[in-house]
Amino acid sequence: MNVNHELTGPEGAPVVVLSNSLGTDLRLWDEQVPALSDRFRVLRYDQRGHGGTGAKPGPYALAELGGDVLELLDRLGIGKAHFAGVSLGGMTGMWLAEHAPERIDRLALICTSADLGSASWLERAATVRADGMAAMVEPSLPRWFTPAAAERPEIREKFGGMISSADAEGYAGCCEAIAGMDILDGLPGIAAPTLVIAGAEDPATPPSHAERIAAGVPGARVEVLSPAAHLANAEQPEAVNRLLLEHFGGAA
Ligand SMILES: O=C(O)CC1=CCC(=O)O1
Repeated sequence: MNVNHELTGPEGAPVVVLSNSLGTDLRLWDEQVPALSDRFRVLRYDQRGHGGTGAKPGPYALAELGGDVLELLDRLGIGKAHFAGVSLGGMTGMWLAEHAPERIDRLALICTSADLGSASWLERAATVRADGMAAMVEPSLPRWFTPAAAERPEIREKFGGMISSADAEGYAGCCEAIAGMDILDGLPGIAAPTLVIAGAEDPATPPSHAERIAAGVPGARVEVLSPAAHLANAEQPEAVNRLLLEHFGGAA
């Protein structure tokens, strides 16, 4: 898989991988890169079918999304990295921490879940294959941002643009990866020190999902931010940057 990615920050510094959510792309992390890249080599990438990464025909499995990351790390000669992911990105991070623990140093899981059921995701996959991505824009923004933020023109333009430009087959394949994910039982085996961040107003992966992850991963701790919906790192960038720097050991 030719994964589109961007590297920022000093060569030789510890690496932080940033993994995007369903319907977004690596620009999801625009507010984190300047804060992290003083002290870390930041590797952000596009999940398959999103941004500049092409889409193979779906369905996908979480193992394939994790495999894309391992292939990218191998290609770049990176042995071990910290990992932060939002939603689908967090699911990818949990899969990696369980199945490739030697590659993941510390883990930050933002607005994510270890179990989102399957029926609605299979339905959503069928909808985008039939109707394309344009129909996803208006339903997504109110899940991603609290009402005040969702109305801001720059938010609508940036994030509406990301979802409408995602590849429908890639988006559908990622929905199928969420439908088929099987990570709940593996949580007790995650050894990476884990921070779980939730948005208090997130309707997609509410704080109860963060608590469920933290109950499974030994030593994990939860932080709940407000006001914040599903894309808490975009709505509360300063708070998320502070938490990530503390967790990854880069706080001043
Ligand atoms: O439904 C959404 O857009 C929220 C979401 C669930 C998984 C993910 O990555 O985003």
